[in-house]
Amino acid sequence: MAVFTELSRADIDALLTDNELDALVDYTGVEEGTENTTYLVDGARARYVVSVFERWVEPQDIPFFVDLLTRLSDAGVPCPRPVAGRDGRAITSVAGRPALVTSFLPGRPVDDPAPEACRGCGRVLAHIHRVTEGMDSHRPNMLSLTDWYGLLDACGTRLDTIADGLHAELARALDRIAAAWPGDDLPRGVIHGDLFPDNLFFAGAGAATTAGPEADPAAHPTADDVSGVIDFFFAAHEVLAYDLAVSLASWAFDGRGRFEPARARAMVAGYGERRTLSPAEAAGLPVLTQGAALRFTLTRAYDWLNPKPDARIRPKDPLAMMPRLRLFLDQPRAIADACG
Ligand SMILES: Nc1ncnc2c1ncn2[C@@H]1O[C@H](COP(=O)(O)OP(=O)(O)OP(=O)(O)O)[C@@H](O)[C@H]1O
Ligand SMILES: N[C@@H](CCO)C(=O)O
Repeated sequence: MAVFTELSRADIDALLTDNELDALVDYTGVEEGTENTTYLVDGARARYVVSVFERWVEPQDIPFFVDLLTRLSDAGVPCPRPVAGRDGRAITSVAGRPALVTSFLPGRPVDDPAPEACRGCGRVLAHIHRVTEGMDSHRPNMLSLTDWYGLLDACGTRLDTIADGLHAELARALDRIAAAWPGDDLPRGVIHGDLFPDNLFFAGAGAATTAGPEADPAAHPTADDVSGVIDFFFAAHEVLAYDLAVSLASWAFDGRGRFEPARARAMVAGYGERRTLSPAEAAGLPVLTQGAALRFTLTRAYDWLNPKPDARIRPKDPLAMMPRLRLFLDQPRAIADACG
């Protein structure tokens, strides 16, 4: 369970009543997630999501998230809307901890996203990039290429306890990626930074896990069925095309981890429906996807080697992205062809 900070019934009750929001009916700690503590809270009038920030997010970042989510919601991006307290401002602490209270979004993620779902993901990313153009609030990316060196050093040769030779392989990959990084030449803006399949909801999705895909066409939602995009807590200023690379690295593979060019093509096409990818951005995607696969391998390995005591959490497999990293490094044409 992703519960690092336990909130009591009295804490949640105080949150709702002190802010004259609602009457508490029930609340529960959420299983999914690895970074923050998440509680779902049922009030008599509405359902709320309480995110208590644990790491990677500093309290001074919270106004950025409030501005971002408000701006996106106002522009029709189906993202969590910050909930205001009694003073009319977004609620940014719960039980004395830095936190955010937001609206609950309907829908479910898809486990094995077909090209249509990938198209929906690309579209949402481009929508976010367009809507945040010119946004005043700024947040530097704490997990940019230069920070990957720090993560590699912090993990050190303990990486070899995860897999033989992992440290040397990641160090080689990082040097190669850094030498080819196209970052300085590409448009920058606000990225989501973590748009994996578990962070995009589709209306009607999820039926596949209970009834089988044949039984319910809603198990294969279309791009129009996107009902929610969550988990903006890695959002920051970065190269925009890197955001697409993160989603390509996490969506364009089948259930057995095989690269699916049709998914990659659909995602890039969906992106193009809302924002034109420049030739330089398209040309940069092969290296950006290498970087994305490396970034998530490093953060997962760091979390694996530095578990938080007492947390109810399922850590993510640090090796799951390695075959993807190797594929992106060995066959850069795989991504280039998807953009062509
Ligand atoms: N606004 C929302 N509406 C509905 N469910 C939500 C919402 N926000 C979070 N959740 C639920 O809580 C879970 C954890 O939330 P979130 O992804 O923000 O946590 P996290 O620890 O930052 O996760 P990650 O490991 O993906 O970074 C989600 O997978 C989802 O099931
Ligand atoms: N989406 C991330 C977890 C949050 O950063 C991962 O799968 O490693």
